[in-house]
Amino acid sequence: MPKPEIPRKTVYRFSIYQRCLNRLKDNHIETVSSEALAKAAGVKSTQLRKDLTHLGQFGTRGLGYNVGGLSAAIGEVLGRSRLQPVILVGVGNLGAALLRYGGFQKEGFEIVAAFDSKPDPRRVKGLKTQLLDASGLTSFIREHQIKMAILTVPGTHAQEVVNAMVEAGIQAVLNFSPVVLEVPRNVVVNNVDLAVELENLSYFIR
Ligand SMILES: NC(=O)c1ccc[n+]([C@@H]2O[C@H](COP(=O)([O-])OP(=O)(O)OC[C@H]3O[C@@H](n4cnc5c(N)ncnc54)[C@H](O)[C@@H]3O)[C@@H](O)[C@H]2O)c1
Repeated sequence: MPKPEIPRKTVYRFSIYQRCLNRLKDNHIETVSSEALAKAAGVKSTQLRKDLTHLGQFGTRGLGYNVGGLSAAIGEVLGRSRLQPVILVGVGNLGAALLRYGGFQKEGFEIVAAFDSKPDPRRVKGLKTQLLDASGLTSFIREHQIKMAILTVPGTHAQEVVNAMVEAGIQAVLNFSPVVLEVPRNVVVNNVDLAVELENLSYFIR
């Protein structure tokens, strides 16, 4: 039977635990209690123990975890699991702001590349995300088997960009452009519209 998939948030925390374990290894520390490791990772020890149940025997209570053994087990899982890769298209005001937001990784998503028809390197200064010319969009999607995209291009270009992305294999789009996108039935589009949200809120103001 295939193993149940490890939740993305757990995979994210595994990388944090791994960093802490590496520090312990550097300091020649061989065992660590769940409380100490949890504290170093900034999580509750109940959370840590729950996460480690995904590793089998390391989830059980004991005198402490063997640093080398735990690190190897986490390393093996991290080698198999990865964050869900996402691309962002349209690196203008909104796109660049979203790229600067570091919270996606915590939720298990990684923006692996950003595309613009007129890429301006100043927009991504200091960021790890690669900024690429939109001419390479479809080949990138195919090559890296990307399934999710964030769309922040002007409304006038949104449909043509989506058509090309879907053709290349994109299955889910988080759309910020103010247009109703037409997509095949197997593709999901979630629209984000702050004006609609504000309008909704204003309804409750008396
Ligand atoms: N949903 C919301 O609440 C909300 C809020 C703000 C903006 N928006 C929408 O988000 C979009 C972006 O807004 P902005 O203020 O960042 O605009 P912007 O003009 O600053 O940025 C748009 C970027 O898209 C690029 N672009 C244009 N055509 C492209 C193409 N075919 N392929 C790749 N890149 C392309 C442009 O070069 C530019 O860098 C607009 O559609 C805007 O209406 C939505």
